[in-house]
Amino acid sequence: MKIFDAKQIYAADSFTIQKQQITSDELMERASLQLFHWLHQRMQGAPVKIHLFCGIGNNGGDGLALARHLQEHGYHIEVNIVNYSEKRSPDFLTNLDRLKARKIWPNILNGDSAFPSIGVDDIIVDAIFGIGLNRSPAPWVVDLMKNLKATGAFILSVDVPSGLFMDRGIEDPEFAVEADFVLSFQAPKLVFFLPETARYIKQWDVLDIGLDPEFLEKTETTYKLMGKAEVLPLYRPRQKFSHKGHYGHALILGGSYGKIGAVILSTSACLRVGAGLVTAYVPQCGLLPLQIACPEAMVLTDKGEKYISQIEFDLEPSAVGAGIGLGTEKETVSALSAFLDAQKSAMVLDADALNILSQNRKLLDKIPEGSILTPHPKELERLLGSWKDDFEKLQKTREFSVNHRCIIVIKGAHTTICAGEKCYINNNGNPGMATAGSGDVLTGFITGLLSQGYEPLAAAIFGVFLHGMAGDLAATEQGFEALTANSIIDFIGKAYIELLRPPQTQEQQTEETEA
Ligand SMILES: NC(=O)C1=CN([C@@H]2O[C@H](COP(=O)(O)OP(=O)(O)OC[C@H]3O[C@@H](n4cnc5c(N)ncnc54)[C@H](O)[C@@H]3O)[C@@H](O)[C@H]2O)[C@@H](O)CC1
Ligand SMILES: Nc1ncnc2c1ncn2[C@@H]1O[C@H](COP(=O)(O)OP(=O)(O)O)[C@@H](O)[C@H]1O
Ligand SMILES: [K+]
Repeated sequence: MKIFDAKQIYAADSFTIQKQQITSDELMERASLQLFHWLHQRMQGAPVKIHLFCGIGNNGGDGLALARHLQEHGYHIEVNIVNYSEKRSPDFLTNLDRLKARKIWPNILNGDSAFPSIGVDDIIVDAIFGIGLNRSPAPWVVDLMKNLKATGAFILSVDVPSGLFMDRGIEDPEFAVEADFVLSFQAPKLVFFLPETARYIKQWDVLDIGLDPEFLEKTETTYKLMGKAEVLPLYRPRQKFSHKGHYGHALILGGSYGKIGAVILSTSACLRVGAGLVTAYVPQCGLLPLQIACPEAMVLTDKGEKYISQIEFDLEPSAVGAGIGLGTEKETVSALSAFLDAQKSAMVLDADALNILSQNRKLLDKIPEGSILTPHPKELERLLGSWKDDFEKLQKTREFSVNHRCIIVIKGAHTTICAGEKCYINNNGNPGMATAGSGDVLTGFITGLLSQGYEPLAAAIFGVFLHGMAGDLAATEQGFEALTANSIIDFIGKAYIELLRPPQTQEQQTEETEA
């Protein structure tokens, strides 16, 4: 699913109005009817008080139009206009007149107005600001937002929580509404997926307001939300007459004294995701643990006992994943540097391999083209330097990706894969995966997919998706706390099956629920 920026949304609005020969008021009417149906479906006429807070722009216009539909269907409403500017939009005024024609007189709230009384079981509709927010709200509007939160009532935000900018962080955490639910028109917004802004969007849904599909199709976006539908075409089916050679020989390179487990996790993950052959390259101390833990894998050992000091082997791996548990000893740094000189094809660089690159910046020029770097935010900061907000983080990551012709996987909730100017946001996974070694597992998955012939970008996107899906399936059985990195490996098979399961037809779904 594409994620549009404000400019693109305004362009889509006006293209649609022109192409469908409708007025912006009719487009707003469509939007407000979608809002109404969503609410009506869930409320079924319940006599719950609904307090609508409307700004003076089109977001506010949506709110006024929604108020009209609610009133027409017998809902108990109270309309408040948050009068933060004299510049009223035409569609706002049109909808205000319609309310007045129905004898509905909104409260006009200014800086010195008393805050209306709202019960904790009431519902608040936040239609104060939408995507047109272009500066921080006035202090009295900030106070009003704080009062909304203090009521404890359910807050439904129209299009975007008021106070959130579409393209930058906010000045102060109190300057935006924390919405229980956000109804976004036509597509989700980038702020729904960023660590800094997630607290303002507990849940979200998209309402189709019929923006022109052709326009949306041809509009290139920087960000794309990757769900099952987007990822499924990446899958490479297995042929009957195939042998393990078809699935490559992967090399997992890492480990140091006391951190051999990371290599065991990556190696097991690499086998489970479908690599044909896997060799682990570890210091001497890793030989026995690996041979015992992963009998399917072969092991090559470095001449160093406790950490890698010279990487030499004569096999031609089809994919390499390096860095897990590697440590950053001086000899390991020079060994990795010499290895990168010889390594020409795209590989996975994770954990200490990234830390070594960060500490020895000249090695950055040795990253093989198309390589996949998989930092968590801390490792990313060592690589890029600090950022002021998530938007700058993504900007710097894209720049690094372009400059070093590599793919960056920013791990975390909604792991984001940056490849040049494009970013792919993963939409599964859960906090149970915040557990030791789950990144090692991801390295194994991506390396194993590379080994099977997936292109680097496909391997990164598909690996992250399978990792999150396996994590989700594991969490349904184990909950969050008990989930370990091994759980993710154990559920990768079910993740493939779940991904490849044909979508259930309607009757199958009803049969299942009746059974
Ligand atoms: N164009 C259309 O027909 C449609 C627009 N839609 C709605 O329109 C919204 C965008 O509406 P607008 O562009 O009018 O903008 P908003 O309604 O988001 O903001 C209202 C106006 O307030 C001003 N403003 C921004 N920040 C301010 C601040 N801190 N203090 C005081 N004034 C400030 C701006 O000039 C802005 O135009 C979307 O979020 C969506 O809800 C939807 O109804 C879809 C249809
Ligand atoms: N809250 C979360 N929601 C979803 N996935 C998460 C969350 N926290 C962590 N993860 C995933 O778990 C993995 C953590 O990786 P990492 O920090 O490298 O762990 P380790 O270094 O212990 O292997 C990443 O794939 C990340 O996307
Ligand atoms: K809003």
